[in-house]
Formats: sequence, C-alpha cells, structure tokens
Amino acid sequence: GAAAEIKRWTLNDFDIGKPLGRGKFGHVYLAREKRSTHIVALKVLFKSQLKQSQVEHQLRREVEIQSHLRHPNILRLYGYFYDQKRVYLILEYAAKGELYKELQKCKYFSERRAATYVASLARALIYCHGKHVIHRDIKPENLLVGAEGELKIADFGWSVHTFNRRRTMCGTLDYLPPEMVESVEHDASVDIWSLGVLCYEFLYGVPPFEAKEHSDTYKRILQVNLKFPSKPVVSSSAKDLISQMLVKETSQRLPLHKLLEHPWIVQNAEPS
Ligand SMILES: O=C(O)c1cc(-c2cccc(F)c2)nc2ccccc12
Ligand SMILES: [Mg+2]
Repeated sequence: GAAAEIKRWTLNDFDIGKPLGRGKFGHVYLAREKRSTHIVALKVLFKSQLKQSQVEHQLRREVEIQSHLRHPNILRLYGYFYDQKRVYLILEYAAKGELYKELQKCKYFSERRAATYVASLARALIYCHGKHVIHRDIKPENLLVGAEGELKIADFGWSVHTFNRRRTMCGTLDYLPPEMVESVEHDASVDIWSLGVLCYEFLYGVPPFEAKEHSDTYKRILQVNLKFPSKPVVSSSAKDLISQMLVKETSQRLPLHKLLEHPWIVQNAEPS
C-alpha cells in the first residue's frame, strides 16, 4: 500500500536468517520482517565494491525500475535502504533457488518443462517491453524458481533505454545477440534472441554458440552458426521455434506474442 512505498526501512526491521548465496558485490540472506513476519531475501551490497566497479548509478536505476515491476515471473523488489558501508535490497524470496543449479543437476530439461519456462519468460518480457523496459541479460544465472516451481527473472540488469553497456562487466558472452556483439544500437528484440539462446540451453544443456575462445563465440554469434546436436533428441517443432528467434535481422525475429501461439509452446507449455 501507499505506506509501504515511503517506508524508511532499517536493519532493525528484520531478523536475519541463513545465507542464501553470494554475488559479486555481497551476500544474500534469508530474513523476516519483524512487524509483518513476512519472509524476504535481503541482498547486502558493499558500497566500496560498488564504487570500485563504478556501478552505483546502474544499481540506482535498476532498483528504480525493478521496484515498479509487478509480474508473477519477475522477482519483486519491495524496497531498499543503506547505512555507512552497505546498500540493502529487500527482495522477494524464491524458495526453490537458482535455475542454473537445477539445469546443471539434470543436464537438460524435458520439452514440457522447457516450454513452460519459455512461455512464462515470454509473458514477463511482453510485460516489460510494454513498459519500455528491456532486460538485456536473460540467462540461467539470472533466473530463480519460486515455491510452486514458477520462474522469476531476478537480475538487476534491467535498463529502460537501449544503450551499449560494456558486456565485459557481465561475464558470459553466450547470450549476446549479433547487434550487441557488434555494439550497435539495439532494441527489445535483443530479449527475443536471448530467450532463443535460453530455450536451446534448456533443451540441450549447452548454449548454441559456445566455443572455447571468446573470439570464436563472437564469430559463431555473428554468423548465426546454429547447429542442433543429434543427442538429446529434440522435436523439430522446438528447433523450428529456436530457428525463428535466433535470426540476425532483428525485425525478422519471432515476436513474443507470436511465440506464445507457436505449436511447440501451445502443445508443451503448462497452462499458466
Ligand atoms: O551513500 C549513498 O548515498 C549511496 C546510495 C546508494 C543507493 C541509493 C539508492 C538506491 C540504491 F540501490 C543505492 N548506493 C551507493 C553506492 C555506493 C556508495 C554510496 C551509495
Ligand atoms: Mg546478473
């Protein structure tokens, strides 16, 4: 409600629980808001680290965006506060943790599970694009799983306007679409490309343009050098969808609302 919007949070408002994980800028803890007994995830970021990496403005903008997004497949940011040394983000707690760990454990997903995840991500991205928010960082590491097994986009890599952020900051290049590899202007269709890469990795356990050297990954992306292994066996319908998303010409990529009507999604995704 309105009160929650302007509430000034402090550490005293929370009982801190077990560590849930660690990121580049700090740790995430399970926490309980004392008054409401509401369970949250408290992300603690060190100001020194943020300054050192020159990401404080990016963090402010992403917090601003994230706090206004309300969608079942987007992790909620309830609020934030800071003290002398740290910035604290009050986040929705995703009980089943990180999706990439689940993918590592079972190597690759069934077509039904993959299609269900892809459909929920498509709906979340349609919502974001409707608000002129482009994610630009869709990959397994940025996805969490809620208590009912539902997917939550959890990353703060959101940006409202397209701009060329250095990708060196974000680790893997595998998810970059050609226009970002070439560092030219890009639009919401970058998320369609990355969702296609993600769909491929859900089904095969590896991203489509993986190579030993970064330079080879760049080349494979720019050439859209897309190959489907013979194992595991994947339906031609799934390959057809992926082939319609991993298209170099951004305007030719399958629009997200058309993805939700694709036979592979219609026949395999659990009804939301
Ligand atoms: O001391 C500050 O005023 C400060 C505030 C914030 C901040 C303010 C709102 C939202 C948000 F996510 C972060 N981030 C920082 C990062 C490094 C050093 C200082 C700060
Ligand atoms: Mg990230």
